[in-house]
Amino acid sequence: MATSIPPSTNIQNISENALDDNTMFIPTMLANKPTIPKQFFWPKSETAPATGILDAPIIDLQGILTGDASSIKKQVDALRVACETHGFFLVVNHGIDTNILNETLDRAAEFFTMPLETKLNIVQKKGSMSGYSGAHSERFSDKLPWKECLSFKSGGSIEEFMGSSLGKEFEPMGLVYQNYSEAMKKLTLSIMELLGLSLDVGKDYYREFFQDCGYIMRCNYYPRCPEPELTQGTGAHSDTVALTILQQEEVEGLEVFTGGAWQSILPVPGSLVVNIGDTFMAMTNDIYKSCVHRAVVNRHSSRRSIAFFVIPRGNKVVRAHDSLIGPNGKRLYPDFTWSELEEFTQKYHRVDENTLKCFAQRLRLLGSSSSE
Ligand SMILES: C=C1C[C@]23C[C@@]1(O)CC[C@H]2[C@]1(C)CCC[C@@](C)(C(=O)O)[C@H]1[C@@H]3C(=O)O
Ligand SMILES: O=C(O)CCC(=O)C(=O)O
Ligand SMILES: [Fe+2]
Repeated sequence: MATSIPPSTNIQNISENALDDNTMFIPTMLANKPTIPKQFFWPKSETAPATGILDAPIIDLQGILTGDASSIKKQVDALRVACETHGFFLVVNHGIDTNILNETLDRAAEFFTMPLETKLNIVQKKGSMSGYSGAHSERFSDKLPWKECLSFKSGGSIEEFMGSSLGKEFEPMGLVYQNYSEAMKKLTLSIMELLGLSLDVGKDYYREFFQDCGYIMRCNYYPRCPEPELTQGTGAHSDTVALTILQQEEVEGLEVFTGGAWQSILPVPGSLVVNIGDTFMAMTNDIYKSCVHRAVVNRHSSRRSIAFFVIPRGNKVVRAHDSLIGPNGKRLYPDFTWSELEEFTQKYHRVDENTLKCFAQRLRLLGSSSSE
């Protein structure tokens, strides 16, 4: 198990009331200025525009829902190709009521356009994955993302969390986010069945492993930006989680780095974007890819996305199925738990495109030092 190591200097400790230290930057309050603060600048090497459009496969879940074997086989084959190359696919006929999808986007817009003091009443506190964040400026001091987030980590009632933090009148908004999360968890298990079939470990293998999974549900709000070419909505990274199910509104912004270029994933009405995360990549011993992606912003329109991050129960051992270890028998990652990886991302390493590699190196280092 990873022991605590002095945190690096690149993540400031979250001060109790970050606004007092003037360390918070709120993009909705900066959207109508002529320029953006330098804290939002990203290196030119990271802001090159996309040069193409990803032809992400559309996986039709109708078959899973009706048990149609021939349709399932077709989807499973398409899924395997996508996950072996870039780890992104769209799902349609996912069974989630359009009203739940739209209502969640609308409630998110309502929250982010509220007065700052309301948003700060639910500001994400040190050590918590739930609450409001303004450009993560309470955590980072440079390369700030041009976005605001409202996140909820599983383990409690979102309705109660909203009510107790913001007042009873916010309970209905919390209930909308809670219903959305419950629907997404159900969808997660259907996708896990297809992933199990696609890796020949059986329909139930990942479904059972993730039956008691946790989640982090996150509303992203990207206001329009006066200088979009200088910043990032969400910088290049791979998701450290097992799987991400993303609802994006019909405004372009999501891009994947694959085939040596940044490629847009265009919004397809009625579909959800799904991507393999680092944790699931480790569970396949790199057979399936957790791809680097980002969200860019523009000067004309705000953009919302709702990310549902699927995480294993905190103390469950993450380890690739034996049948997925190649003939050389080499396991690419030490066993780990989500709790260890989450702590690494929140205390020691700002998530980027190298998180899992750095995390695995640290585990091996600690493993070797603890065995001395
Ligand atoms: C464990 C996590 C860290 C981030 C949330 C997540 O649950 C999965 C995705 C991660 C993140 C969104 C990747 C981009 C950078 C990041 C700092 C962000 O922009 O929010 C990441 C999240 C984090 O809070 O560290
Ligand atoms: O907003 C988006 O389109 C992507 C956001 C993202 O990648 C994330 O929150 O991990
Ligand atoms: Fe992501």
